[in-house]
Amino acid sequence: MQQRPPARASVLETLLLGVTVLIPTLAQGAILRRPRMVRLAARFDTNRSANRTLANLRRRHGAGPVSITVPGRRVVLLLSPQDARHLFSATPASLTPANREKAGGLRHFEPDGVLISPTEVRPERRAFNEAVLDWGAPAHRLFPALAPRIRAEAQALLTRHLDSDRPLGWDDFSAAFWRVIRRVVLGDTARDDHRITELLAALRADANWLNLLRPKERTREAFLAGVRAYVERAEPDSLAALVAATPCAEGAEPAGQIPHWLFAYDAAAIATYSALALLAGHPEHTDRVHTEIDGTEPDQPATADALPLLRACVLESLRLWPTSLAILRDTTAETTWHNGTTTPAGTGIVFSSSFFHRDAQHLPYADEFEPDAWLDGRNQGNWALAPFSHGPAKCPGQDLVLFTAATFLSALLRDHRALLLLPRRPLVPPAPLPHTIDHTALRFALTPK
Ligand code: HEM
Repeated sequence: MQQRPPARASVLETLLLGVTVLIPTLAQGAILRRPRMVRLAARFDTNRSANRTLANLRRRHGAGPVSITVPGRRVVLLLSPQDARHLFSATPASLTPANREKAGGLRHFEPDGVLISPTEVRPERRAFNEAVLDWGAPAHRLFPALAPRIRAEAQALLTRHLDSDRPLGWDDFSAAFWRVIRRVVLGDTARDDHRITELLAALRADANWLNLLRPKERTREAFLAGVRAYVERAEPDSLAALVAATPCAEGAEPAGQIPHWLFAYDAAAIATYSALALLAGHPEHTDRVHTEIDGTEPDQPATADALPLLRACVLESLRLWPTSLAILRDTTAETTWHNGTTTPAGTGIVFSSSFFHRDAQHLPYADEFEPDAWLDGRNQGNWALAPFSHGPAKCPGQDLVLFTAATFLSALLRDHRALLLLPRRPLVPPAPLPHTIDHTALRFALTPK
């Protein structure tokens, strides 16, 4: 059979992709959000424009992949769920997650992270991540020990809010969530170690520039040395202690996996806070969440059995407003897509999460808050919905994230209701939900239920 390349975007289409997809994504900060740019993006709902551009591209060229001309780089955009499935299931065999641009960004703070590791050492690093994060287990072994710590931080946040006459805002929420992240990953003594978060933030800010900046070696070394010190301390009931105690193959770089966990956990704060906004705008779901929480003991770990709906609300927040705007791969061998077109090795492949998650052609509830779709099978087997990716490189932290978010939210909501004070344009039906929100602008009042 003769090989045929994917359809090619015209010059005008390429320009439109640059203006509506690439520039807004990079401007908001792929690795560390830039608050002013996020505010601007939300004001113009840039993800909605990006969605329209990609939908029009599919209308004109069909559902096969579309290649775009970028100087010095072959790049292909995926537009169909079948190709999304191939992207995820053929990873890492012929599609490496260590994509050139992603690696260029993440090497600033996690040079040994599994996600950007060369194929030769990827298996031992993935195995190590799975071992520490209890991948595939019904619940992580640390959940019973972590639940009271997470609840204590949420309750402290609640008390501070109730004792003040100020709305609950992002800065306080994020600070509380970072205390949780540091305690879970590094141990209780890291609770107030703001320096390690700041070092990471400085490196992440550079990572927003991908390959364009050279890593700041001294800052990176200071950050990595800080992480290694926590592994040496191996505080009980922390992931750092499990890292220290878990046997690993040569090349696994145990401590070198932790920077990714700290970085990725930050997205859980955004997803949790946005889920609170969704619940505030959907009182019928809040009532059901309250019933669910009332049916659990405060000490009970927030597993999928205990708080399924609350966890589904967090997944739904990540579907509506994915924290990873795109998932990138590079082909390592010639790849054939569902319409028979082929791309050579060395091609950058883009899966735009914010497009697929809101694809009205395939998802009747694309712009609605529909947490039940995660519970009743409607989203099952849909490879285009990928808040935590799919296949052999799927996020091994998913269950930990949903547990943390649900524990935090259940502590806030057990005796209270969230009222959304800002934004003024409410996130409630029948208006379709915006594709872009500025989570830093959300303000709440928590009132007794
Ligand atoms: C809301 C929070 C999170 C989201 C939305 C998320 C999502 C994702 C996604 C989409 C990927 C695939 C990335 C790609 O293919 O380019 C990924 C990979 C990964 N995530 Fe998460 N993640 C989150 C939090 C976490 C946490 C807290 C941990 C660890 C404690 C973690 C550990 C990992 C690891 C190790 C990988 C790389 C897997 C591999 O390369 O095989 N993630 N995550």
